[in-house]
Amino acid sequence: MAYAQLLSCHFNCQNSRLSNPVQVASEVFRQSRGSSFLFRNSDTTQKNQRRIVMNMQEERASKAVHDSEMRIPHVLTVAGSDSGAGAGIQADLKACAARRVYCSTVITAVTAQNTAGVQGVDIVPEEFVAEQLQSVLSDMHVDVVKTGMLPSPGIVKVLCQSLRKFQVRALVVDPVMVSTSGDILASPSVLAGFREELLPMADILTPNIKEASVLLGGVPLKSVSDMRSASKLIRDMGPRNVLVKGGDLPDSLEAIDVFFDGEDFFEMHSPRVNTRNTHGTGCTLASCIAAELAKGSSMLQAVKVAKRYIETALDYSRDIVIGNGSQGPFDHFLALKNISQSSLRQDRFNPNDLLLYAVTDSGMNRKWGRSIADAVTAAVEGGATIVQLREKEAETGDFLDAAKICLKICRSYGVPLLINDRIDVALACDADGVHVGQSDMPARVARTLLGPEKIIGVSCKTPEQAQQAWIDGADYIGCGGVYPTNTKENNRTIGLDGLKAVCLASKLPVVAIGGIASSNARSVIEIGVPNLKGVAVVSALFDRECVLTETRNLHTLLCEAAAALTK
Ligand SMILES: Nc1ncnc2c1ncn2[C@@H]1O[C@H](COP(=O)(O)OP(=O)(O)O)[C@@H](O)[C@H]1O
Ligand SMILES: Cc1ncc(COP(=O)(O)O)c(N)n1
Repeated sequence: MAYAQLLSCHFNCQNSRLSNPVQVASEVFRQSRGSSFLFRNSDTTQKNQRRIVMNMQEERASKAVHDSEMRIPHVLTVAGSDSGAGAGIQADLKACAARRVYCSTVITAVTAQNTAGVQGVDIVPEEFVAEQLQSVLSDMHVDVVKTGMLPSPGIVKVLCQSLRKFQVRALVVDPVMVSTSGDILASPSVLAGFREELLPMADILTPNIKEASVLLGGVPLKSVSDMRSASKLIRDMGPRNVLVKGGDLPDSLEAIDVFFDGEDFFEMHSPRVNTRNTHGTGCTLASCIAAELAKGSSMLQAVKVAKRYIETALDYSRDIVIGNGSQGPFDHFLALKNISQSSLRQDRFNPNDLLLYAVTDSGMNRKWGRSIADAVTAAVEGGATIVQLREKEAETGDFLDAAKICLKICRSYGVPLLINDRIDVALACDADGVHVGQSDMPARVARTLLGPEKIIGVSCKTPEQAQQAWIDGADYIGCGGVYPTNTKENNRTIGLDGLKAVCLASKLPVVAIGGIASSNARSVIEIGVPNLKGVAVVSALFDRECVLTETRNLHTLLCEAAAALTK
């Protein structure tokens, strides 16, 4: 369909359904903050007051920048909202967050959009775009501005005015005109503003094949060689660098982008990922370039990192299904597939899971000629309520393979699986959590790496360590060695008195460990401290001929001992 025809089909900004979004927003703010809040459509006094507030904000912003020790890289995206959150502002926010850069937003349009296409566009009045720009740029130290959908010439104009008023380190322009679905997102009349004002200010322009063709007056681009010629001609319009994106290049086994910096051409190749989930790749690529520039990268390095990020994210998300249309979004955080698996376990952590805590030992399983999978299957079948893989001698690859198999087994029994010490293995297999010792990865760092929902246990011998574990965000304490044991050399035993002291000082549930077996488990439980939730055992289960029988017997004993306490 011709550009002009598409325009009349889809571009319904004049028939705006949000009759005056500014008034609506103003009313919401007035109600939530009290009627004295300064806002739009105000009289002269209010305008003056607003100017004073803005001046104060500007002063505060520059003071904050000078005072601050830790500068946070900051990208401002000036773009349209995509209700389906695959592209536009939403993609920009996700891309910057994934690349660990702060992102503020100036919204130029609100689109009703999903995986089938764009059903409606409502343009934000240019005065209000100007006001959003003023709010952000006058207060927050923005390193890089990235632009996406700029639907009207007036919006291009106010943006250029703001960019002249507030200096930023770099300007990334993604000349969004047509969505992947073929819907028009900017009036052709913006082209004049692009050519005259915006492009000469841009540090990089990132057109896709269709947009490069529109910028060049309709010349078709059919090959990498056409993309090279286009990048050169487009650079003559003013941007310091040009990246012509080849996601839509027909008949190509690779996704090839052409970068031109005025002197050299660089072809960025990546395998073409066979997926419908490419909605928002262009917005994401430009945001990622902006994020890398905000961190201080050179332009070429920023483009290379951005291209690699897109390739990884597309590959990870190739088979996710969101929406029924032909243009699906991808997963910027490479996390959605993991979440849908781990949500099979409803509760994050139930302290009663500590009742019979089975800790594996590869040496013992080898001695008795069984695989770790067989050992874990027998333990959970016999009643183990939580399992920890403790494979001190295993190679990383073997450990990960074992962890994946054991995770499947444990999930099928609804039993959590923790990994001893190896946060990387826990992350790689999406285990339920980790157990760390005092000289392993600190619990606080483990929590940062694993996120809020994973289970973290910490080995503690003293009340002080127990208090620290709570401060660090642990979920439970493994306390011992209670009795002497062969599984840990040079491990000081603390006895039942030491165990009791830790339990009484701890805000967390405790599991006792060290030399515990059927012969002494009852006396451990009988110390009768409410937060002592169970016992962790190694040899008493795995250094025996039949893991299943041993686990069953110990489970019965523990249930009886716990029940006797509540009588
Ligand atoms: N199927 C794909 N496989 C790998 N990379 C892709 C694929 N589709 C697009 N890309 C890459 O995503 C980025 C955005 O390209 P493109 O889809 O052409 O932009 P736009 O989203 O603006 O149309 C480019 O780096 C391009 O090479
Ligand atoms: C608000 C908004 N901005 C940009 C795009 C382009 O993204 P895509 O080319 O993936 O459709 C879009 N569809 N919507």
